[in-house]
Amino acid sequence: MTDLTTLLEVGGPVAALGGGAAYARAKHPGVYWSTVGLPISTARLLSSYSSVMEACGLTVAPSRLRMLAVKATNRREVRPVPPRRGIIRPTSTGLRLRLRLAPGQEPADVAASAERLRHAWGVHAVYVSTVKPGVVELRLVGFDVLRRVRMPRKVDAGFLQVPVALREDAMPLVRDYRAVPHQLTLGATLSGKSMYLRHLIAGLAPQPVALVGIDCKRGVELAPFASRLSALATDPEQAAELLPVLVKEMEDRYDLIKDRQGIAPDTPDEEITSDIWGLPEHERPVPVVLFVDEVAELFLVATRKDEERRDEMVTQLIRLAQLGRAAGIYLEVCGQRFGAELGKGATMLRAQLTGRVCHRVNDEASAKMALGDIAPEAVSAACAIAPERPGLAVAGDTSGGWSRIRTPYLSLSNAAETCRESAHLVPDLPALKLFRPDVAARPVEGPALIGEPRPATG
Ligand SMILES: Nc1ncnc2c1ncn2[C@@H]1O[C@H](COP(=O)(O)OP(=O)(O)OP(=O)(O)O)[C@@H](O)[C@H]1O
Repeated sequence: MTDLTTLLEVGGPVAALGGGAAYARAKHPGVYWSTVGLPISTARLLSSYSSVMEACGLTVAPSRLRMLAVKATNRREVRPVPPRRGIIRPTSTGLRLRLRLAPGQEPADVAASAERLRHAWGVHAVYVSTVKPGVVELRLVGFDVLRRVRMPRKVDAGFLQVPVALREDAMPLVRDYRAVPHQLTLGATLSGKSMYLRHLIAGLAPQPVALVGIDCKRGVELAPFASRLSALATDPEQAAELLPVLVKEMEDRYDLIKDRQGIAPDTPDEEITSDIWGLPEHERPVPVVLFVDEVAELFLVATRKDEERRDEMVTQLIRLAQLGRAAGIYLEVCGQRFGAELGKGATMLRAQLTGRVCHRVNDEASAKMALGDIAPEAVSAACAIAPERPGLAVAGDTSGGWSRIRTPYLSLSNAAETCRESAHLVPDLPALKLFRPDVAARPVEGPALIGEPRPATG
């Protein structure tokens, strides 16, 4: 979502209608419904377009030529000119239309009037985004799409992309590992973090990717997906053994890239600009996604010996976050809080996790840990999430864009079933064999190479 997108709060009877046009129509038979079954009338929009634009200050003075032409033909009063309107397209949640801005207008002018447009047309929300210079798209959303989440039937998502949630402008949020390699997901207990992870795992399971889990809650969150996991650590001791293996795997991949480029083996890793995607397909190692649930458990120490182990693990995680992307290793870190109070390295690791998702949190400080370096408004939006709506979150990235999102409901058994069905896709990664959870499924034979990227739809 661009930073021009205007986020508007729910209000009025339309908001109370809730998810699904059919449901709303049944509950409120007296409300006027357009042909798309939503409380947005195309006819109303068409008939009021010019006057609404004028009332919202989105018109410009007519050109001299236009004035002369109008006066010469019908001698009527010459009206100010609104932005040129494109075709009105109905969607499952409302309408969308493009506007060609009049000379002298900028997208921010339309975004600033979004609240006025929403009231003028009586819709739940109006979102404005820039399509290209001089053209903006208005999305009119008829009801609160986050109340009962239904993902669009068709989502463009390819390899290493998972449509994980719905944004409040009714667009899907696609977790794209190649665009945002590492992500931090924060939230209080029962806020919906596990549901978010569940979607990611179920979305990645049918793709040629190695999935690795560190779940220091004794594996209760990730063990149900064991059949699709290449490795699983269920306590800090196991995590301390798994992390160096992943770091070694990353270093081996760097060596592979260096060999391919003819760079001397002693060249520092940081000086290599290429990545595994530059390798020919038959040599390319399989991408690895590492899920860390309840990251704080890795930081907590009771004894001095634990402290040394903790420091090592944190350093390894930081190295994976710093250098992993080029080696096709991605981090998905989850926790309730992730602040400097966790100890040495916490802030540094957090800074490397570019993607941010913040579910309901217990205090503003926790929201700031996730979204403070993105936008102050995003922090306020996260603090306003009600406990009655698990799965609701604020997603942002460090470009300053953010949006309210919600995952659709996905039962644990369905997600586990998806993993079982794709158990044969567990790649053969010899380094991780020791950590493979004990399940009946057998990995596929052959080298750990990825095939053709396949689309994943949600
Ligand atoms: N998007 C959603 N829609 C409907 N229900 C949801 C959604 N997300 C989560 N829930 C429900 O909310 C409850 C808590 O969700 P979840 O277990 O994902 O939270 P959590 O943050 O992982 O909690 P904990 O840290 O205690 O494990 C569950 O009963 C789950 O079914």
